[in-house]
Amino acid sequence: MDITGPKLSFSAGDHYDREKELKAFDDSKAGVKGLIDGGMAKVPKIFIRPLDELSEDLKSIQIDQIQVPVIDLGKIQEKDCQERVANEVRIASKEWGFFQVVNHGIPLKVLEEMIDGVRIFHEGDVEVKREWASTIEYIEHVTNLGHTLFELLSEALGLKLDHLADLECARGRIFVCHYYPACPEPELTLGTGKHSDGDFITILLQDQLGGLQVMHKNQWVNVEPIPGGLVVNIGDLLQIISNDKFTSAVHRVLASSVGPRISVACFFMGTFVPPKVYGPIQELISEENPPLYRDFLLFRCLTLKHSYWEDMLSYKIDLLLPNTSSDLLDATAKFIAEVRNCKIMELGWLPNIATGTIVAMLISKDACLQSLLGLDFDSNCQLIEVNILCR
Ligand SMILES: O=C(O)CCC(=O)C(=O)O
Ligand SMILES: [Fe+2]
Repeated sequence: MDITGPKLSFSAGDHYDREKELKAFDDSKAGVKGLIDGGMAKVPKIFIRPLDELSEDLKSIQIDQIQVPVIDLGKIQEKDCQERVANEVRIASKEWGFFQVVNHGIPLKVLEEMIDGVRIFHEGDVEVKREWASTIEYIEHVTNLGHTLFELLSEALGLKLDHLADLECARGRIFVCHYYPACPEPELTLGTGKHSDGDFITILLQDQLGGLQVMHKNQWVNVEPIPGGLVVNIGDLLQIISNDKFTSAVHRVLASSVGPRISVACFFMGTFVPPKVYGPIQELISEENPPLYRDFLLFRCLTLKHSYWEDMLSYKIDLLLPNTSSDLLDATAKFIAEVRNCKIMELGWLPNIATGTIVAMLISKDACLQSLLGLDFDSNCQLIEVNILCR
């Protein structure tokens, strides 16, 4: 690992070539940590948040007294207790889309070793075997906790305990380890920009530094670290199949001058092979509660071409958001294809609940073939954000 960091020159001034600078950053392969290690004292322009966003943040008042719900899983083996906990899960998942769990059965030592492992890995001082052993232990524990949570979530929806597991929601786990170095100008940027997760649920381990915030009733609320606690949040897919009984909340991570901050996210993505149809759960649909979403096909992951997303897995959903005619989408896709001069071999729509927009994916034949063969994508896949849809 190059610990001296990249030697990048980021141009100043209003007119700069963002694409070029993003590419220079990507090509360096050293990440933000590389910049910091290289002595960067100012946040490069590519990471500076738009002025209107910054001023909006300054205007918004921070409500410190409200707290993301904390749910004690300690006694869920006892019958009455399971019902009570499922009720807490139901309220938290609807009103917040976020909760923290304590007494979940994962030893504190396993959590701490996982955080340490990520730090050591990123800092290059790796004793690989030891770290792998603790990582595998962590993965096993989180997988089990996922099963418990899907039972509670099923019960919270008034379904039989194994309903969500039967839909294979607990499958397709992706672990992402985040390392946020200390930032010289934290007020100008973000650790992770606002987004909602595109999975069923996410189980997040964060260290004790803080910085994660969730949007609740139009305010950013801190998700305060609890020693030994884990954060759970509802993703877009669970919002959709629960027919909005649960909420996929928008969240972000602030940058900080104190660091590094470490977190480990486990995304429960569902099953892709073979592609599976998902949609609002039948049992939750009635005349008074009509489906808010169409059924959609969940495909396997694509690695997207966009620079920041190179390592990030996304997925293709044949999903049409409510109140949108498929004719409108098809016409839009054709129009985009014409403008971009690309041929539509496959078309997918990726809803972005955070921004209320959709992303059209126009995928060439080669890319589809690669997907079927289970290979990763590098090119041939274009993503275009389309601002015509709002929920
Ligand atoms: O680092 C964190 O605390 C959260 C990261 C996150 O939101 C994500 O990976 O989706
Ligand atoms: Fe997230």
